[in-house]
Amino acid sequence: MILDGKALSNQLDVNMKAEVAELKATGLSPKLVVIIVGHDPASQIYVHNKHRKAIKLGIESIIERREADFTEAELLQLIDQYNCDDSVHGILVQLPLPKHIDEGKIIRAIDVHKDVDGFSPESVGKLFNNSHEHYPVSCTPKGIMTMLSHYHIDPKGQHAVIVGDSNIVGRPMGALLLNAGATVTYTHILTENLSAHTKTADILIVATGVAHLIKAADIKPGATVIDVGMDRDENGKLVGDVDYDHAKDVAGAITPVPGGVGPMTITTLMQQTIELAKVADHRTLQPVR
Ligand SMILES: Nc1nc(=O)c2c([nH]1)NC[C@@H]1CN(c3ccc(C(=O)N[C@@H](CCC(=O)O)C(=O)O)cc3)C=[N+]21
Repeated sequence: MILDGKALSNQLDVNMKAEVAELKATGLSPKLVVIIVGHDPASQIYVHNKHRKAIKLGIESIIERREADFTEAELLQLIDQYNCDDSVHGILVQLPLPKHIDEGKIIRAIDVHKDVDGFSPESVGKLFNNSHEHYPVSCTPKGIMTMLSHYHIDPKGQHAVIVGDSNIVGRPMGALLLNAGATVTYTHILTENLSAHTKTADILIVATGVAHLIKAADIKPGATVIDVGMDRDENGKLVGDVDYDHAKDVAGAITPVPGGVGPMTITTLMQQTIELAKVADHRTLQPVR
């Protein structure tokens, strides 16, 4: 079975578009600001895709592009401007940032109520505590959970193996799967005998940035394989971290690249923008004591 993230994303758009129209009729217009520093070509594509999707759904979208020499102080000031702007509900600073900027400092500068990526220590803490409050979660792993649920793949009691320990994907992915009742193994760059671990996975999540790291022989027959990779092969073609052409014959379910996880990331970003707009609206409606 192919897990078609593109089709699912387009399907979820229908409801989101209607919801945005309803909110606008009540005077609430969800608005997202994406800040991108520098000219990383991959980041340009992602940011363009986000903008296109927002426009399609009727979500207001502002892209703030800055040169690679934009300073940390200038970026903090730009974030503060949008923190103070009540018409803005979500702020996303595209990662990675140039080396001279401290990512942790930037993430902590974003108002937690506008942290649409769920990268703030507060939101990450809620995720790891399995809090029942509403809070944003990193869009890629959250989108993967939506996809699993849509395809009736229930992680409860399953062995989920994560390859890659990034803050954006691997770590929050493990937390979400744990919260859903999976037994979770984290593997990473220092893991010895990686294949021995991946072969025991009922659900295998691969997010390393190494093209075709995972081969058919590394996969348990019938497993669900989720490929978060966005790599270029020697011909410049977009490929994943999984050798899809051979892996698809072993896996029970697998995501393609492109058209798998990527579109779900963007759809989740839109869902969370709408959610933050609704929460902000409730907050302003609270009677002042
Ligand atoms: N603050 C922040 N939040 C992020 O969510 C974030 C980020 N920084 N930095 C980079 C990663 C990566 N990411 C993707 C978004 C869309 C596609 C996407 O649209 N993929 C398409 C095609 C892409 C192509 O054609 O190159 C697909 O898979 O079908 C991929 C990857 C968001 N990220």
